[in-house]
Amino acid sequence: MSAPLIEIKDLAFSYNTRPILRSVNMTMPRGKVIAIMGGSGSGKTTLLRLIGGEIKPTAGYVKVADQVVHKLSRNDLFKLRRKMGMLFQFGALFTDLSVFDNVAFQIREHTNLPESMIRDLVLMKLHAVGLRGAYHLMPAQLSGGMARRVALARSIALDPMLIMYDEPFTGLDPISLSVIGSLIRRLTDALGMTSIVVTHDVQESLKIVDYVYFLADGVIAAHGTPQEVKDSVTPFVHQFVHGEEDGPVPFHYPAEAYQEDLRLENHFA
Ligand SMILES: Nc1ncnc2c1ncn2[C@@H]1O[C@H](COP(=O)(O)OP(=O)(O)OP(=O)(O)O)[C@@H](O)[C@H]1O
Repeated sequence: MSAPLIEIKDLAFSYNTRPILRSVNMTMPRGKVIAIMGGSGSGKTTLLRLIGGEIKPTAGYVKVADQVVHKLSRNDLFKLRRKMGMLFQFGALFTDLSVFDNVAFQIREHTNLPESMIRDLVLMKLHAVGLRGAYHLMPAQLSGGMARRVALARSIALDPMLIMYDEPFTGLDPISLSVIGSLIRRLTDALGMTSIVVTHDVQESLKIVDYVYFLADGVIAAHGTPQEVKDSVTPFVHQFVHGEEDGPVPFHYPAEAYQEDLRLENHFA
């Protein structure tokens, strides 16, 4: 079996003194689509930022392609990042550039390819997301779903080995949502990439992913294949898959006992 693309070992991270991740362990093989789920504020985006080397762990490490990310020099980190697509504000295109130039931007920035070759590459990437015919449009002329597809074409422009998507399905109508879902799956397979999808959309992601990790209380609380997740009787996983409001992931933000707050009413005055 080939070495995993990503290995995360005893990873911990705090914002100032507030621990967000306590001890996270994960393995992500090449060529797979992996979902990371968890309650709001559980540290999913923080985990993506640690994988991308934007922030450094307080303990443990993330290895990408056998390199410990936080130990890389600036130059090597920059080189590694060129092989990672990060779709954090999914759909955030340059508003004053056409669809074509948005996709070409990365290639022009990072290579010295002649314009004729850039043109072929851009059209190929746009074709892959079904938008070759929209190359001349401006971002303001696109629907939300189309804008995300252009962002996707831009992120695969340099043939990355890894793409990280933060909430790719948010705010989309059901059809655009399944278009984006199946594009993530198809591009991962066709280009031999690995995709990490942070999402709250359990039903859509279970259709397209190979493996799911659930993050809670700073650790991986559960993990499994979509089938294992669907069949799980673990209360935490059950709450997620069935969209129950309350359960191990509480509806209420931690608070003093209600009586205490009532007694302290002067504090709120
Ligand atoms: N730059 C920062 N400085 C301090 N605290 C932060 C910072 N960024 C995030 N946090 C806090 O860290 C915690 C984890 O945030 P993160 O964005 O990783 O969660 P998440 O699981 O992606 O949440 P959501 O699903 O709501 O997007 C949150 O409580 C957040 O308030």
